[in-house]
Amino acid sequence: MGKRLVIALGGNALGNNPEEQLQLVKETAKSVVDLVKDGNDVIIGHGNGPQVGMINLAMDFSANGGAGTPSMPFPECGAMSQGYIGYHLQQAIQEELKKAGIDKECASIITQVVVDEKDPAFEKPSKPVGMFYSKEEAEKIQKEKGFTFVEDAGRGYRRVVPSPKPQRIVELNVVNQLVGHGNVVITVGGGGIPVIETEEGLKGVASVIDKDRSSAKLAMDLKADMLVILTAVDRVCINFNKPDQKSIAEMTVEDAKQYIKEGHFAPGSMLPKVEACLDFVENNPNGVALITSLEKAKEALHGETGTIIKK
Ligand SMILES: Nc1ncnc2c1ncn2[C@@H]1O[C@H](COP(=O)(O)OP(=O)(O)O)[C@@H](O)[C@H]1O
Ligand SMILES: NC(=O)OP(=O)(O)O
Repeated sequence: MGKRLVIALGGNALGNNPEEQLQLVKETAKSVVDLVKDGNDVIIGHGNGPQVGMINLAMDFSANGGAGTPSMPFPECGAMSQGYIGYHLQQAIQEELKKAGIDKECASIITQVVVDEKDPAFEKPSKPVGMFYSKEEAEKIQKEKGFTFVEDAGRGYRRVVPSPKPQRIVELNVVNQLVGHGNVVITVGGGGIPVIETEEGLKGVASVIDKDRSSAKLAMDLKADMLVILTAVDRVCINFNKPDQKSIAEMTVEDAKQYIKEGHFAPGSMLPKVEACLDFVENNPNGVALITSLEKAKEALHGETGTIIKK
C-alpha cells in the first residue's frame, strides 16, 4: 500500500542558476514521479540557499548602484525564491505526471512559517546563502554591506544569515486539503518564509529556515508515514571522508544520538538532516525517516539503499 511521504529536496535537485535549475528539475521530477507511480502520496519541501542569496544580492545591487529599483526586503526575496523554484518544479512534475498517464495535479503553495523572534539563532547567523567567494572578495563585501561570511568546508567563503527553528506552518490547512484530494503539493520552500506573530499580524523577518527542519515539522503535522531527505549521497556515513568510512543502512534514535556525540555528522550539512529525522521519528509514533540520494529515492524506498532512522 502507498505511503504518505514528505520529501525534502537538497541543493543537487535544483543547482545554482536558472538554466541549471530548469535542466536539473527534469531529473528531480522523474525521481519524484517514480514515487507517485508506486502509489505514494508525495508532499515536497525544498531548499533555497543559493537562490535566495542570488535574488537578494541582485535586488540590492539594482537598488543601490544599478537601476535605482526600490529596496527589496529579505523575506520578500525568500518569497521570490519560493515562487521561482516552485514554478520550475511544478512545471517539470506536471510534465512527468502527464507522461506517466497519472491523473494528478501538482502546485506550489507560497508558505509562511512562524518563528520565535527571541530564537537565539537571530544572534548567531549560521545558514549559508548565495555564492562562494574568495577570502578577499568576502572581506570586501563584509566591509561594504556588513554581511557575515564563514569559510565553508574548504570550498570558499559564503554569506550566512540567521536560521531560526520552525514553530508553525501558516498554510498547513490548505496544504492538508490539497494533499487529501490526491494532489502533489510543493510547500515550505526554502524552509518557508520566516514570519513572526505581532499585534498587527504576521511580519516577515530576515532569515532562512532550514528546509530539513521545516520538512520534519510538515511531516509531523501531516502525520506522514515517512520523512524522506533527498541529498547528494546514497547513505549517511560514519567516519565520513576518512579511510575507515562506513555507510549506515539503519540507525536507531540512540545510535544516531551517539554518532552525533562522536561528531560524525558535519554541522551545516549532514547534522541538521539527522537532527530533523530524529525530531520526526521521536515525535511520531510510527514515523520512519530516510536519508538517501535523489537518484536512488525509489530503490531506497524498496529497502535497497539509503539510511533508515527509526525508534
Ligand atoms: N556523515 C556524513 N555522511 C554522509 N554525508 C555527509 C556526512 N557529513 C557530511 N556529509 C555531506 O553532507 C552533504 C549533504 O549536505 P548538503 O550539501 O548541505 O545537503 P543538501 O543541499 O542536499 O540539503 C553530503 O553530500 C555530504 O557531502
Ligand atoms: N532553506 C534551506 O535549508 O536551503 P538550503 O537547503 O539550500 O540550504
